[in-house]
Amino acid sequence: MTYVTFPVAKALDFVAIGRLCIDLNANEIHRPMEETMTFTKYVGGSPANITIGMSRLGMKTAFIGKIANDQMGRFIASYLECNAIDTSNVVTDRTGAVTGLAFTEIKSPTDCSILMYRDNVADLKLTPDEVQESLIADAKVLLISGTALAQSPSREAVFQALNYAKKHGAVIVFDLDYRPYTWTSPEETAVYYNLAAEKCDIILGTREEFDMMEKFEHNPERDDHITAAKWFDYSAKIVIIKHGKDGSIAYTPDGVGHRAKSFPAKVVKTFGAGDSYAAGFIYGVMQGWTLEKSMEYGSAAACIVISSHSCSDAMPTASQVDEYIERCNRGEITAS
Ligand SMILES: Nc1ncnc2c1ncn2[C@@H]1O[C@H](COP(=O)(O)OP(=O)(O)OP(=O)(O)O)[C@@H](O)[C@H]1O
Ligand SMILES: O=C(O)C[C@@H](O)[C@H](O)C(=O)CO
Repeated sequence: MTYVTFPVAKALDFVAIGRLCIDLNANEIHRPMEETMTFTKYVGGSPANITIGMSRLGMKTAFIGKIANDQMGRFIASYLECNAIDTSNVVTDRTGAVTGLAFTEIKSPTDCSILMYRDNVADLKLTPDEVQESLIADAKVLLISGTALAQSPSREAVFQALNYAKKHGAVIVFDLDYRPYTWTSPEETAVYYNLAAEKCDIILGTREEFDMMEKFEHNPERDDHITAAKWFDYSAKIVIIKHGKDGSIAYTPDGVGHRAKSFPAKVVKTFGAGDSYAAGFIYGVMQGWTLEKSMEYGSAAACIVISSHSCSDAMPTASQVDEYIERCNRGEITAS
């Protein structure tokens, strides 16, 4: 059964809009940040990570965003280009804004956190007139990510991108990607998340992220069916609710909850799971696979990333995902 039909004859498979940042991942793991002395620098930001994932899987990709006019901004642009991502709509800020930094703390495979430095960041300065309509017109999929809705003018830039995607028939994916810093109140967050979600074909988020969106709803049992059903009255065809290592469920307008098996992983850190899962899942549905197979692919891609030190740099190729699934099926990989 096909739930989403992707446009054909478009030059680009996938375009994402939103944040481009730097991850500084602790080298000395299994200790608190206070005792961490060195970090390794990677490109970060959830939509950037997903785009890198899509590109590694062989898709033609582009990014719409804003980088600081500094060494970090140039590092990001060059990393995207090395990963075959079209950066023609990656704009350089001219106001003195800085690159967002995410310092990661890896205390244990289950206890990880991120310390964000995001004052005056370039990615939130993207303006609606900087979003190129032609790029979105050329794309099969537009992915938006919630953090870009946190402030103006980036918020308006995302809504403008949504208008272009609707006009040109791109499938719109919303990764909720809720990060509390940068938002001023839970009410503001819920209002803008809901306004954006109404326009989207595929919505992906964790149970906690959907809880945040339901600030004005009545769902005391936090029932996934109730959460998903609301969106089928708007544009949604697939709503995925993720439950960490317990896996994920994809709901469809016919009332079915599709589940896929998850895989074992030797977990180094938890973050990055959602981004690699999104890349693997979107890649799968774009191949015309069933939701179950696409989710399985996303789960395996997630396992590869959480077993690695980075998020972006660890995004797997298709042959790495295939090999991971085969090794799991042969019982060669067990959970940590
Ligand atoms: N410990 C784990 N072992 C195996 N698979 C996992 C584990 N954690 C996550 N996954 C896989 O990754 C998917 C997405 O994970 P999760 O629900 O943690 O997303 P997320 O909270 O968006 O991730 P992130 O921490 O990157 O924000 C899960 O549905 C599951 O398939
Ligand atoms: O999304 C961020 O700003 C930080 C990420 O790059 C980080 O690697 C992560 O949390 C992935 O989900």
